[in-house]
Amino acid sequence: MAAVALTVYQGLAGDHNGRALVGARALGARLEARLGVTATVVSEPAPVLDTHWDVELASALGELRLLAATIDTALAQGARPVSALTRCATAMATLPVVARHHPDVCVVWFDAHTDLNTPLTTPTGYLGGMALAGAAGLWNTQLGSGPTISQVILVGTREVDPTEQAVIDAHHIPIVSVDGDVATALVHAIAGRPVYVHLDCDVLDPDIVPTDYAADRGMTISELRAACAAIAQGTVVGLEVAELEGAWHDGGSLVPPDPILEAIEPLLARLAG
Ligand SMILES: NC(=[NH2+])NCCC[C@H](N)C(=O)O
Repeated sequence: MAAVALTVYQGLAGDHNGRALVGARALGARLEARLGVTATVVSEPAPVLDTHWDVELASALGELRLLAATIDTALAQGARPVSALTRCATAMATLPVVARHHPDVCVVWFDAHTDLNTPLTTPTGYLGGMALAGAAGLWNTQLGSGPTISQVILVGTREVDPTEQAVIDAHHIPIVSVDGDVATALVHAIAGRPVYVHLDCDVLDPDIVPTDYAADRGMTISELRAACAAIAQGTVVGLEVAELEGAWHDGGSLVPPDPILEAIEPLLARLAG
């Protein structure tokens, strides 16, 4: 059994377009080479729906359950999961499984957004915007819940809906701003707990890799790499990358995922070691 279990997700998860399916495949191929393992590919591409969260979730539920089962098997075998996912909504499947195997886990959520909306508060109907709230049990995704909100650290957050700000305030969720000393703030907030990393690529400046949402004033690759290196000083139980699109527009040429590989290398070295 390899130390690392690599998963590539190819099912739907509230996608607006098909480009994250391409991005996850490209990243998965590079991770296979880097880690020297063969990826388990979950599901296969289908035309995107690009519709309201409830229709998206009903349609993706079976595929998301397969993803959860794949991560569950990896963790049960003592492996550390590394996953090339598509959309943030996939975290509704992965996080509860990780929290079940690692009840004391701390989830470091790199994302320009907090994804703390619920069916009652979503301003857009976008499933991904409800992902972290669902995993944390603020609404019932039918995929189980975990970790609790007190186990979450937000990093690089800069587009927050008023409804999400209320959740942050009510639960005192720590936010590590990219303006300060990220490494020190992260290590302080993690406080010795084992870490599972969720990386939404829109935490980066929008011109680095293609993502569905573009939020200005993001992290650079070296800032993200430094944050990953700080996390890698402690115990790391797994890593997932989402919202990496494979092209700048439909029909565009493949954009290599090299900047992401460079940023997450400290975590890969730690997970594979
Ligand atoms: N992970 C993301 N890209 N999330 C975008 C969420 C945008 C907005 N807050 C919403 O609820 O729809």
